[in-house]
Amino acid sequence: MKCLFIVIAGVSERTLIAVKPDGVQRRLVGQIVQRFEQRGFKLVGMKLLQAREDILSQHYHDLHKKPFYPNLLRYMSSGPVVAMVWEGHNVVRTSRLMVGNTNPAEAYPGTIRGDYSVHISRNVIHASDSVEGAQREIHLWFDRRELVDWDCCDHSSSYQV
Ligand SMILES: Nc1ncnc2c1ncn2[C@@H]1O[C@H](COP(=O)(O)OP(=O)(O)OP(=O)(O)O)[C@@H](O)[C@H]1O
Ligand SMILES: Cc1cn([C@H]2C[C@H](O)[C@@H](COP(=O)(O)OP(=O)(O)O)O2)c(=O)[nH]c1=O
Ligand SMILES: [Mg+2]
Repeated sequence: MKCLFIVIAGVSERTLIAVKPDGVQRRLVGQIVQRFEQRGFKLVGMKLLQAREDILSQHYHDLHKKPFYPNLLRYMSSGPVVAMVWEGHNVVRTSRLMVGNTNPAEAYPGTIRGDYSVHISRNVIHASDSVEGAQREIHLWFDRRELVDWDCCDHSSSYQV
């Protein structure tokens, strides 16, 4: 059988995913990582950290006038966060679909928020919402040297047609 493998150009889109303190405390890190691996994305950065207030205030700078902002920062600093950078074709848009609606009450079953959370103030996971936002957030959370470029020979970098 003749097989043609096409390497998709521009697979290097990256996004910032963070398991929030409630997700870490509820031991959901493994299941969340598994979903991204299973989907075919490539992990290029990962760390457990207690987020500093300056990172959180920059991360959520667009929400600083919202009434829930003080509670949001308290929540995000209530325990460690697992910050990750995932890479792959359309990873920003696809990971938002995998994560589900901001409000878990509106999130479909099968999404991470739809499966693991019930309230908007404890919604388990963060995912960048645009390619530009992802670049800004990756730069904010990770030092360049913490990101690892690696090659793989599996289906995520080439597709059989
Ligand atoms: N009405 C609200 N009450 C309490 N917390 C909220 C509310 N709206 C948003 N938040 C919190 O602020 C976070 C950021 O809100 P945003 O609008 O950016 O949602 P999101 O992009 O789905 O979430 P994230 O940026 O964390 O991925 C939400 O994930 C949630 O934790
Ligand atoms: C809009 C909204 C967000 N949040 C919290 C939960 C969100 O995950 C976080 C960031 O909001 P946002 O970036 O709008 O949503 P998402 O997390 O889906 O990107 O702020 C609230 O607590 N109450 C709210 O009304
Ligand atoms: Mg957001």
